[in-house]
Order: sequence, then structure tokens, then C-alpha cells
Amino acid sequence: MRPFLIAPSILSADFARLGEDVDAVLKAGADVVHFDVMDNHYVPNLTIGPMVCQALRDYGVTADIDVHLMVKPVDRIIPDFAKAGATIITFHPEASEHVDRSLQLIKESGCKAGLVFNPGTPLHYLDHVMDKLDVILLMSVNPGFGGQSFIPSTLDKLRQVRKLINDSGFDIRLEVDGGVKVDNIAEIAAAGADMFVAGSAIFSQPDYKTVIDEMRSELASTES
Ligand SMILES: O=C(CO)[C@H](O)[C@H](O)COP(=O)(O)O
Repeated sequence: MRPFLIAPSILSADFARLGEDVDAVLKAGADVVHFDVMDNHYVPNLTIGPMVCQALRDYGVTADIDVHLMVKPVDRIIPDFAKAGATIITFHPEASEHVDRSLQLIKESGCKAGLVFNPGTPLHYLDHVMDKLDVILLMSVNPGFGGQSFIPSTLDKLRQVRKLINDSGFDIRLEVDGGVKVDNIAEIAAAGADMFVAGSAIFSQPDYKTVIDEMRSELASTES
């Protein structure tokens, strides 16, 4: 498997000083910035858009930005995020009228593409599009808010998707998002995830480096 990636969700960052907080979490050892976009329509919350992504780039953030679209419709906003500096764009297949078209749009915009599955969303949306995916993101909470508890049935879903990825032969990251903490990250990795979104577990701590180091040491324990 590829190296594990830790992607702090800036949903739990300090929005009043976002650039500094993102800088701090990257300096503390995070790999990727996870950027949650909520529209108060597909999910019951409202967050940030392409202007904020661009602002992070202008501030000097060079790390990959992983844009998780919790919006409906999907396609209209994709080019704006690509222009604003997104590296990866993922969306929920049931929020798109044309899943293949949305994936193509992301690729044509120069970004990596992925599909996101809510805890209750079936995996059949993966049929026929595996060759277009760079990332599969499994939500381990229902989307909309940080600070929720990890839903244990996600572990079985992770094992299923890990097998699908391995059997497909494609180079696809398996990302997990929701309730990821130091004390469950090893179990989640053992189930097949290789990219870990964590919001409250990191940003609620005074020292981001300590918690990221603890996560890495838990992850290292799964490799021995
Ligand atoms: O997409 C999300 C919610 O829809 C968040 O990224 C996710 O919940 C992470 O927050 P936490 O680690 O606090 O659970």
C-alpha cells in the first residue's frame, strides 16, 4: 500500500485566522488540507467556497488541497475550484445527475477525481467508473458536521472497497472521513484506509504536532 496520508479537515480550524491555522497544521506534519464545502441544501450546513481555496493559495499554502463537495448540483462549481487551486475534487454520486460526466469534468479541469459514499450510500456507484477514480472517500459519519462519532459499520465497508481497489489494479486512494482519532486510526488503517481525514481530533488540541505524531505512530504499528 502507498504511504499513509493525514488530512486535517479545516471545518474544525479557526476560520478567523484560517491561513495561520492551516500553516500551523502543515508545519506540524499534516500531508494534505481537507476542505469541506457544504451548501445548506445537500447537507444541513453552510461553509466555504472557491474564494477561500484561492485565499489559502494566495496566503502561500502549497500542500495538496482535497476539496470535498457536499453540494447539489455538482458540476457548476467544479471549474471554479480547479481555478482556485484544488488538487483533488470529490463529490457524492447521488448528488450528480451524470456521475461519469462530473468525473470527466474534474479530470479535464486538471484535478484528481473521487467519489464519496455516505454511511448509507451503496457501493454500486463504483461500477463502470473505477478507471476514472483517483480517490474513494468513505464517510464514517453522516455529512454536515465535525465532531461526530465514527460509525463502526464503516470498517466492513472499508474492507469491501479495499478488495475492490486491489482487484481492479487501479491506483486509487481509500480515504475515510468522520470521527477519526488517535485511538481508532490503527483499526481503520487495518481495514484498508490509506488517507485519514481528522478535524476535531487535531484542531481541538493545543499542540497539533503531538496528535499528528501519535496518529503516525499508531499507523506505523499496523505496518509491523
Ligand atoms: O466532512 C465532514 C463532515 O461532513 C468532516 O470532514 C468530518 O466530519 C471531520 O470532522 P471530525 O474529524 O471532527 O469528525
